[in-house]
Order: sequence, then C-alpha cells, then structure tokens
Amino acid sequence: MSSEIDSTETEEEPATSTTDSSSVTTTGESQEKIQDEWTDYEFDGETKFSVTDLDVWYGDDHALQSVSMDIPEKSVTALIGPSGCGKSTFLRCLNRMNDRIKAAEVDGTVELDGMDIYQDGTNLVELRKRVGMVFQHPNPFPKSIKDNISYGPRKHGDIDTGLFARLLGRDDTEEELELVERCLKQSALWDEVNDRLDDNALGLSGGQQQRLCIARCLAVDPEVILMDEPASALDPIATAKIEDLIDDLSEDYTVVVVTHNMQQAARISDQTAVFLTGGELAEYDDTDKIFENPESQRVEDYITGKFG
Ligand SMILES: Nc1ncnc2c1ncn2[C@@H]1O[C@H](COP(=O)(O)OP(=O)(O)OP(=O)(O)O)[C@@H](O)[C@H]1O
Repeated sequence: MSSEIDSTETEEEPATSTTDSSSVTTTGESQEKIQDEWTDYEFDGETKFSVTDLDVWYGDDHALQSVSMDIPEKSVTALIGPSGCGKSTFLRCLNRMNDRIKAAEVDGTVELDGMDIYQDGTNLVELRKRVGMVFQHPNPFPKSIKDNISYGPRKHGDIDTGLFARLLGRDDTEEELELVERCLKQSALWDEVNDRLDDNALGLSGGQQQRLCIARCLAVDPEVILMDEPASALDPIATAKIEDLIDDLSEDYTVVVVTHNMQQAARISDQTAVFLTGGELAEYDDTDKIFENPESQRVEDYITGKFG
C-alpha cells in the first residue's frame, strides 16, 4: 500500500527529489514519492475527461488513491501497470461501471466534457451510450451478426423494425442495414462477414467476435470507447487487426485502453498513464516520453521489467 511506502519518506526531503531517494522493497518495487509534475500532463487539444482526486475502495481495499488526470479527446490513452494496481477500476470509473459492484465506493470527481458524471441525477443509460466499453473476452450476444449491432439502437428506440412499425409502414429496415454496414466497415469486419449477416455471431473467430463487439459499441454513437485488455485473448494476427482498428478509431473517438502489453501501449497510444502498486498514478505523459525517458525510477523499473 502506498501509505506504507509514503511513511518511509522524511518530511525534510526536498520536493524535487526524484530517483536518488529510492530504495528497493521486498516486492522489487522501489520506494519513491510521486512528484506532482510527473502526473500533471499538459497536452494540446480539448479535454474529454477531467478526473480529480479519485479514490476507490472495495470494502477495506483502497484500490485507487487520489488519482487526478485529464484525458484528451480523439486520441488513445493507455493505462498500464502491474496486476492489481487499479487500471480496470479506473477505467470503470469513466462510465460508472463500478456502480454495479456492491462493495465499490467512489470519491472524487470525473468530468466528461466539463460535467461531473457522479453528480446526482446523472442518466446512466445516456452516460454509457456516450462512453461505451469493450471487454477482455469478446462477449457477443447469441444472436445474428446483424442483431448484435442493431440491438442497442433498437433498445434505445433509435431504430424500429418491430411488427407494429412494419404494420404501420414505419419500420426502419433500410436504416438498420445501413447502420449494420457502417459499423461493420468502421470495425474492419464488413469484408469478412457481409455475406452472412444472419449467421449466429458465436460462429465467428475470437478476433472477429471482438471486432463485432467494437461494432456493437459503435452502433449507439459513442464519443468514448473504453477497452479493457481488448486483445489479450487473441492471437497475434487478430491482435494486429485490433491495434490497427484502435488507431483508426482515434480519429473520431476518444479511446482509453488498459493493456498488460507494454509494446502494445507503445505502439497504439498517444499518451500513457502508469499506475503502480496501491492504486497510485505514478506518471502520465506522452507515450514516447514514458517509454524513452520516464521521470520516475519506479516507472523505469517497471518498464524495463525489474518488477511487475
Ligand atoms: N469487484 C471487485 N470486488 C472487490 N475488489 C476488487 C474488485 N475489482 C477489483 N478489486 C480489487 O481492486 C484492486 C485493483 O483491481 P483492478 O482489477 O482494478 O486492477 P488491475 O490493475 O486492472 O489488475 P489486472 O491487471 O490484474 O486486471 C485489486 O486489489 C482488486 O483485488
């Protein structure tokens, strides 16, 4: 826990002290006081998320400790760090998925386009439409490829192809097909499945299923796509396709991706946030800076494989 780590620091230590003061714990992680400037990342462009003093507990487990960071729009932000450091917890805070976990308690503010998503009265359905999520294991519905994509817009009432609409001559079948085609093209799956849109999605390969899940997420017109290790269950070819797709998507969407794979973070992201044991944000900066010249000794040790 960082509180134990911090308690080893002396009050007199100068605020600018960096790597010189570090020593190594029994877990292999060096002890070091995080400097504000290591996490105070300034970027060009608009802010999509502004997170301030975010703490998350699961019962007594303090999973995130006073995390503050701004995430720029229309770019890829990678979240990396050793197992259990709070990456997924942080990601789930961005669309309040932690609300579904009974033991989770969240404190702090998360602003999306300047509006605090934790304020009373936030419409969670609308929020999760704007901030979609793709999980580690592809989880298509056991329905046709087409229905996987139109399910969300139908549920939200954006398209209607039901019996009543058909009887009233107001059904949106053509609109549905256009939507399916657009989303499958955006997720680079159209060429592989356009001749079998009515086949069950569970018959697709793992990589195709994951791209379908991304297409399903795009169907409700999100602004942000959160991805929790989207390629970790896939082979290298399927992984490369997902990485290319993430790059394409970042032209129009804000993408935040958790990955264990540091080479992947280096390849796909514009900026990288490094979380370390105890749920601390240790450093946040341009991805090149994080991987080539990090400020924090602990981050350097993590990136060079000394622990984690
Ligand atoms: N649903 C939950 N209930 C209770 N504790 C949880 C829950 N989810 C996460 N935690 C705890 O919160 C801490 C952070 O977990 P989290 O999954 O966010 O880390 P992570 O960095 O994403 O880990 P990994 O890389 O292994 O997926 C861990 O101590 C974990 O045990």
